[in-house]
Amino acid sequence: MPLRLTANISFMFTEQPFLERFGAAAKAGFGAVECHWPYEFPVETLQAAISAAGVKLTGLNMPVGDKAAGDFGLAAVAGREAEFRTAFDLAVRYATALGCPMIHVLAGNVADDQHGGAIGTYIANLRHAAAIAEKQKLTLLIEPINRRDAPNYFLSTLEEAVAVAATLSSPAVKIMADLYHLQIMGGDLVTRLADCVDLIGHVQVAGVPARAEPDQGEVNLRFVLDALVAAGYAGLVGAEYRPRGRTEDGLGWIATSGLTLG
Ligand SMILES: O=C(O)C(=O)[C@@H](O)CO
Ligand SMILES: [Mg+2]
Repeated sequence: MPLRLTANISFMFTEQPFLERFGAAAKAGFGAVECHWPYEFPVETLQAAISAAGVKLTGLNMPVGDKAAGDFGLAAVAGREAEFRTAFDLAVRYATALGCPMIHVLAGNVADDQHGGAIGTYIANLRHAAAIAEKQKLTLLIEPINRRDAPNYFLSTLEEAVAVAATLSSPAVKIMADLYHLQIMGGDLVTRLADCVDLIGHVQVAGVPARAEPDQGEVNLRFVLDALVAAGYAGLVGAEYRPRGRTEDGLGWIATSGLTLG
C-alpha cells in the first residue's frame, strides 16, 4: 500500500487566506490536510470550511503559550502545568469537533541547565494528556525539532523522543518523525527510523537544508520512504515545507515520491 500524503496548510497554500487553503488543497488533489494552530477561528467556521472542501483534517498543534514572549510549547516547562492543561483541553475540543485524530504536543523551550528537571514535568504532563487521549481515541505526537532552528527547544533528537515514548508506554503517544529535523540532527534516517518504527505515528517531509519541496537537497526521499514502508510504517506523510514558488507549481515531486494523494 502506498503511503498517503497530507498537505500542511500552515506552510503550503499560504497564497490564500487560511480558511481558503482547505479548498485549495482539495483542488490540488489532496484528500487530507494538517495544520499548526487553527485557534483564531471558531470550531464551527473550521467545520464549515473543511466540509465544503471535502477534505479530512488529520493533525493540528496544541497552543504553544505566549509565542510573542518566546514560548514554543508548554509540556516541558516547569511551573506552567495548569496552563498546559487548559491549552491541551482546547486542542482536544478542536480535534474532537473537527474529527482530527492527531494532536502535536509541543515540548517548549527550556534552558540547557534546566533540562534535568524539565524531563519530570514533560513526562507528567504527557501522562496526563495521554490518559485523556486514550479515552478520546486521539494520538498525541511528540516531535524532535532541530537545534539549529530552535536552539532551546526541549526535544531535539529522535533518541530522546524514543526514550520518552518508551517511558510513557501509552498507545496514544507516538513520535512525529519530521525528516527535515531528523536529518539535521544526525541523519542516518533509514536505520534510525527502522529501529523505532513501532513508535512512529506520523512522518513529515521537506528538502534539507532549504525546507522547500523535498525534490532537492541531501535526502533521497523515495529511498527513505520505501525503507520506512519496508520496516512496517503505514501511517500518513505530511508535506510540511515552504514552497519555492506558488504551491501548486511545486507539486511535481509527488508523482515520483511513491506517495498517494487522495
Ligand atoms: O516545525 C515543525 O516541524 C512542526 O511540525 C510544527 O508542528 C511545529 O512548529
Ligand atoms: Mg514538523
